[in-house]
Amino acid sequence: MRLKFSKMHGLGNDFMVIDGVRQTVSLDTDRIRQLGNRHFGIGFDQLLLVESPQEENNDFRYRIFNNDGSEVEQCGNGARCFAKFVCDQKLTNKKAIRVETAKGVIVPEYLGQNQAIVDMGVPRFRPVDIPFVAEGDAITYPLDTGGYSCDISVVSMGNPHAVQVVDNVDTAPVKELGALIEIHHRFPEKVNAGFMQIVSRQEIRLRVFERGAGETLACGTGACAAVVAGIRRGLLDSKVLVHTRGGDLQIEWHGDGQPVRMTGPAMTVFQGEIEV
Ligand SMILES: N[C@H](CCC[C@H](N)C(=O)O)C(=O)O
Repeated sequence: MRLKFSKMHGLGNDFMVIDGVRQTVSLDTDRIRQLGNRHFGIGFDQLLLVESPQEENNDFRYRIFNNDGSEVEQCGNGARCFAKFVCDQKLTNKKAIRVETAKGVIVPEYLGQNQAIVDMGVPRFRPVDIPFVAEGDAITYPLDTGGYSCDISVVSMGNPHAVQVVDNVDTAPVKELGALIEIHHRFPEKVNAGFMQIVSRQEIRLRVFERGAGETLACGTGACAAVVAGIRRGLLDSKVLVHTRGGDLQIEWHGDGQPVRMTGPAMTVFQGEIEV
């Protein structure tokens, strides 16, 4: 069968976005991996599948798959692209859209001109929220792996993040150390590994080695987790400009119990059809 899709990105974190409302979609893990392959398929960091909601007071459900085929809980750049997609595809006439994810409902708002804003939920730090073998909800934990010793902050944005502070993101061993942290035994469901350079109390540089995708040009939930970790460490104020390799995100967090607000771009590159 032929499947229509949009190729989109948020700061270079790229997605295949599929309308599963007006199309019948059935993709297994192997097919998702094939579609995600940048040589034999379309190529993407994540696949976003838009579906009808399970609860009638919501507008949509959307499922998120890394390019290794793993289904995950949350995607920040994806949430902004989702909002633009359903507006552009005339799947809704709303601007603030209630969408079910694997870890609860979020309400991204498409602002027009390829910009969107979304409260990415309340960050959580306890082992019950993050499959991380640890006691309590400490600000940092020592982690030794592959000859490296680092102090990580563990933050759940629905999906798990291990964030550390580095002197310079350009010289940090992101690919080597990120790959080791991603599969570290203390994260039985793996983890996204963030590397944050503090520029000032209102500005950071960030690189993220993503679970199930490798290093991406930007990671929305990773930016949220890094700012939360920096604020908890007393290094950042509540509004932070996050420089990723793909561009900038505005992140805002006002403390425990409050959601993390993210503002940034969402772009459509092309629309296509593919035989699946
Ligand atoms: N790799 C992530 C999912 C995608 C998150 C990222 N692309 C974002 O923008 O938040 C995970 O396995 O939890």
